[in-house]
Amino acid sequence: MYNRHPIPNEYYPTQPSAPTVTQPANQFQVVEEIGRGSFGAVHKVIHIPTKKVMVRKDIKYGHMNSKERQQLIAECTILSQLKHENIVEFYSWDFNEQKEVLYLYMEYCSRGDLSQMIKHYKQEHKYIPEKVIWGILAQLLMALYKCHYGDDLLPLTTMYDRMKPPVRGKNVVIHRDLKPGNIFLSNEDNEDKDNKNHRNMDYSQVVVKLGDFGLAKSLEASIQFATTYVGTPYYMSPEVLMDHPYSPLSDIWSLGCVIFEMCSLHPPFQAKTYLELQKKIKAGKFEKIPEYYSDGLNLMVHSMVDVDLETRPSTFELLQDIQIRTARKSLQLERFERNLLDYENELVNIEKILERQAMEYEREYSQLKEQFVRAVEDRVSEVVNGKKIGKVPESIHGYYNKRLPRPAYHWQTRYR
Ligand SMILES: Nc1ncnc2c1ncn2[C@@H]1O[C@H](COP(=O)(O)OP(=O)(O)OP(=O)(O)O)[C@@H](O)[C@H]1O
Repeated sequence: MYNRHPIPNEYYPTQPSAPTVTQPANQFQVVEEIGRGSFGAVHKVIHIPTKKVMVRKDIKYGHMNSKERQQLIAECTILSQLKHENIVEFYSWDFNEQKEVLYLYMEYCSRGDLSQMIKHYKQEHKYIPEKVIWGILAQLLMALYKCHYGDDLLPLTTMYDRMKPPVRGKNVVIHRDLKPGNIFLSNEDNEDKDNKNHRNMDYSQVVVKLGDFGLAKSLEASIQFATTYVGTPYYMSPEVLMDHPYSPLSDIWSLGCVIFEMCSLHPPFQAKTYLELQKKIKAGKFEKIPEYYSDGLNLMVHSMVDVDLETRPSTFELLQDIQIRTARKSLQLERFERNLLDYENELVNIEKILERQAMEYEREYSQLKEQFVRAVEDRVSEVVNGKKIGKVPESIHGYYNKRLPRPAYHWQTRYR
C-alpha cells in the first residue's frame, strides 16, 4: 500500500498574475459555433498567422465582482501552465472590454466528447469494447496524475517498472467537474477529417483530452451552484454533496462514475428528484457493470466509487494496477507502431522521388548521347565528303563537359 499524500487546502496562487500569453481577437477567424455551455458560446476558430484550428470559449464576466475576475485570471494562469497530451491545451486569452467577454483559446478536439460517444453506443445498442475503456481510463489517469501531482509520468519500459511515489505537488489542480461532457476526444493527428457529424465512429485509437478545468469553481460563486449544475450532479462525490472541501479523491469518485457510465451506458446513480439522488450517492450502493465486462474492470470501478475516503484509491495507486499498466504499455506500443508506419511511408515517398530523379537522369543522359552520336556522324561525313574540317561542334564538347545532376541516392549502383 502506498502512502496517501496530504491534500493542500488551496491550490490557487496567493498572488495571481495574469497569463503571459495573450492574442488579439483580430488574429482569429470564426468558422462556426460548435455549441453552448453554461458560461457562453463555443466557437471553432482559425488562428490566422498559423492556420491552426482552435476553439474559442466566450465567458461573460460583466456580472462578476473583482475578486471573481481575479480568480478567473488565476485559473487561466493555471490552465496555461497545465501542458499534457491528455489535457485540452490552453493557448491564449483575450477580452473584449466593451462586451465584457473573456475569450479563451483552446485546443480543438475533432472527435467531440465522451457524452457523444456514449450516446452513439446507446443508439447502436452496443457495448463499448473493454480495451477502449481501459485505454481511455489509462489516459485520464495520466492526465489526473499531471493535475494532482504537478508532474508528468515517465513512459513504462516494462509493465513491471517500479513507480517512484510522487512528491507532494506544489500546484495541485483538482478538476472538480469530471463528467463525460468535459472529456474530449481527438485523433492522434487531431485532424478534422470526415468528422463534422461524427461519422467516423472508430473509437479504437482515440486520444482523450481532459477539458473545462476549474472554470466551474471560479464561476460557481457568481452564478450559483444550481445554475452550474443545470442538469443533475450525477458524478458528484458524497463528501462534496455534504459540503466538505474538494480533494483529488473527489475527482477519482467522478472518474469512477464516468467509467461506470461507459460500461453500462447510464450513470451509476439515477433518481427522479435531487434529494433522492443525493441519498443514493451518499449510500454509495450501485449495481455491477454488465457481465460483458471482466471482473477486473468491475472491481476497478467499485474501488473508485467508494464512499469511504480512507479506502478510495489515489491517482498514483490506481496507476499501479496491472491492467492500467497493460493499457498504458499497449498505448505506447500502438504509438510506436504508428510512428514506424509513418517512417515506412516516408521511406516509400523517398524511394518514389529517387526513382523519378533516376528516370530524369536517364532521359537526359540518352538525349546527350543521341546528340553526341549525331554530331560524330555529321563530322565523319564532313571528313568523308572532303569538307573543310571546322571546329569541334559544341554538342561533342557538351557531352564531355556537361555535368548531369545526379540523383542523391542509388545512382552509382543503378547507373554505373
Ligand atoms: N476543446 C473543444 N474541442 C471541441 N469541441 C469542444 C471543445 N470544448 C467544448 N466543445 C464543445 O462545445 C460544446 C459546449 O461545450 P462546453 O464545455 O462549454 O459546455 P457543456 O459541456 O455543454 O456544458 P457545461 O458548460 O455545463 O460544461 C459541447 O458540444 C462541446 O463538445
